[in-house]
Formats: sequence, C-alpha cells, structure tokens
Amino acid sequence: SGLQRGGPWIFLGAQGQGLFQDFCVPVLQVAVVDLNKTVGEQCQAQLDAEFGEGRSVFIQCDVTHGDALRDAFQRTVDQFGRLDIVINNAGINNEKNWEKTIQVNLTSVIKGTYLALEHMSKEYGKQGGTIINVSSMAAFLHSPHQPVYTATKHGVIGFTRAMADAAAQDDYGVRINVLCPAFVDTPLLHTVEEEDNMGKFVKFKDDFKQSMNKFGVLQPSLIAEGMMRLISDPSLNGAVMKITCAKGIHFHTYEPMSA
Ligand SMILES: NC(=O)c1ccc[n+]([C@@H]2O[C@H](COP(=O)([O-])OP(=O)(O)OC[C@H]3O[C@@H](n4cnc5c(N)ncnc54)[C@H](O)[C@@H]3O)[C@@H](O)[C@H]2O)c1
Ligand SMILES: CCCCC[C@H](O)CC\C=C/C=C/C=C/[C@@H](O)[C@@H](O)CCCC(=O)O
Repeated sequence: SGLQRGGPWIFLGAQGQGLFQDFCVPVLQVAVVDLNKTVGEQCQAQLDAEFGEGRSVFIQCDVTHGDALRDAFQRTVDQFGRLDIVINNAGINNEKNWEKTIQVNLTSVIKGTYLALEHMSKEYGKQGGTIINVSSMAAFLHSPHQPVYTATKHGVIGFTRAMADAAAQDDYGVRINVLCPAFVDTPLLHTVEEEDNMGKFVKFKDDFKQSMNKFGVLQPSLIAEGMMRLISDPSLNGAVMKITCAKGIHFHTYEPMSA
C-alpha cells in the first residue's frame, strides 16, 4: 500500500470516530472530506498540530452529490500529486429519511470506490493503492431499531467483497477491504434517542441501550488500529474485519460454497 510511501489519503466522513489522533503515520498527506465544516476544520487543526501545516486539506463536500465528490477526489490529487489510500467512512443513522441513509451509507461508498479506482487502479494507468469501506457489526447482528441502516451495511460488505475479487482477477493493484466495528463512542450513537432520526423505531431505543451495555462500547483508537492493519498488510484483500469488545480485532470467515 501507500503507507510506506506515506502517500496521500482521502478520508470521507471526517468525524470518523475521532480517528486522526490515533493514526501514527510518519509522513502524512490527507484530504479530510466532510459535510460538516466545523468538524472538518477541527480535524484539519488537529492534523496541523500533529504533523505540521500543509500536510492536510479539508474539503467540505456532501458525498451524496456526485459531482462534488468527483471534485473532492480531483482536488486531492491536484494538491498532493497522487492518491494511495481511500477510506469511505461517512455514515448516518436515519430510519425516518431512509432513502438518504441508502444514499450516504451505500451509494456513496460505491461511488467513492469507483472514483478511488479511477485515481489508483492500474486499469487507469495508475500505481495501485488500498481502499477501506466502513460497514458495521450491524451487518451480522440484526436489531429491530435499524432495518435500513442494517441493509446498507450488508450492502457495503457484498459490494466490497465482489469488487475485491474483480480487483484481484483483473490486477488493479488495489486492495479493497471492509471494516465492521461494533458500538463505538461517537456522536452517531446518540442518534438512536431522536425521533427525527429513528421515526417509529425510536420505541426500541431502550433495547438498543441494553445491547450497548451487553456488548460494550469501543474507543475510536481501536478502530484506527484496525484501519492501520488493513492499510499496511499487503495480504489482505476482500477481508471482512470485525472489531468488538469481546474479541477485539478479528476477521469474519465464510464457508466455501459447496456445489
Ligand atoms: N459509532 C458506531 O457505533 C459505529 C459502529 C459501527 C460502524 N459505524 C460506522 O462508522 C462510520 C463513521 O461513523 P461515526 O460513528 O464516526 O459517526 P459520526 O456521526 O461521529 O461521524 C460521521 C461523519 O460523517 C459525516 N457525514 C455524514 N453525512 C455525510 C455526507 N452526506 N457527506 C459527507 N460527510 C457526511 C458527518 O458529518 C460526520 O462527521 C459510519 O459509516 C458508521 O456507520 C459506527
Ligand atoms: C446508532 C447507530 C450506530 C450503529 C451502531 C453499530 O453500527 C451497530 C453495532 C451493532 C452491534 C454490535 C454488536 C457487537 C457484538 C460483539 O461484541 C460480539 O459479541 C459479537 C461477536 C461476533 C463475532 O465476532 O463473530
């Protein structure tokens, strides 16, 4: 991957579980892409403080706006000269406006992956790279309060595994993996309390809290560690990394299909 080269990253969905403090990359160039200006500027200020000015750029962008997303990739490449790592992390939890949830959590991950390939794949004459698509343990443990969120996170896994096969078979030089955290201590967790987000499923909020108590809540630093492993291990392609309090960082295994 580009990690050894300290190559440019694009990180879509900035709040990103407060991840940046926990990435220990010696030479870092990163574009933080987020809808929320305050969050994006805070991330950039953290990066400036940690790594020095000029290594990062904040690009305000709604990932559901196709042209804006394309521009965000182009601006990143214009600024840093190339792209090595893409993390499709932006996600929302909105069962009331569930079409938007599909747009952000699934459609934009697909678009972000295709744009990443345009800038990194050998198919396009580029040098290779690595992509992480963020799913969730919700894809493995169904719960009544998030049917559409759950569907999108299933979709992210299916899309990523199929694309990883395509990348390997057609020699894109790009590894594509998926990361599935359990509950993580970020603002997203609080959205389950809000009728505006959950619609009629808000009545299950106590069940949701019970699940959190049962399974525990992860700190963002462990998610950063998982991402670093996906980025730096050249053997990983099509991997489904799970991160839970009980088992830490581990991988889902699939039974081979019998004929
Ligand atoms: N927090 C958890 O418990 C948890 C668990 C499993 C998976 N996840 C996944 O991790 C990812 C990050 O979530 P988080 O917990 O850091 O949430 P968060 O709400 O703290 O951060 C998500 C970021 O995405 C940005 N974003 C939302 N919609 C956007 C859009 N249309 N365009 C651009 N940016 C947009 C937000 O502004 C925010 O900064 C999501 O995909 C989420 O589904 C979270
Ligand atoms: C409000 C939106 C936030 C979404 C929250 C997450 O996306 C949903 C996380 C859902 C479930 C987490 C379950 C965790 C379980 C584990 O601790 C573990 O016991 C399961 C182990 C299964 C395995 O690893 O094979």
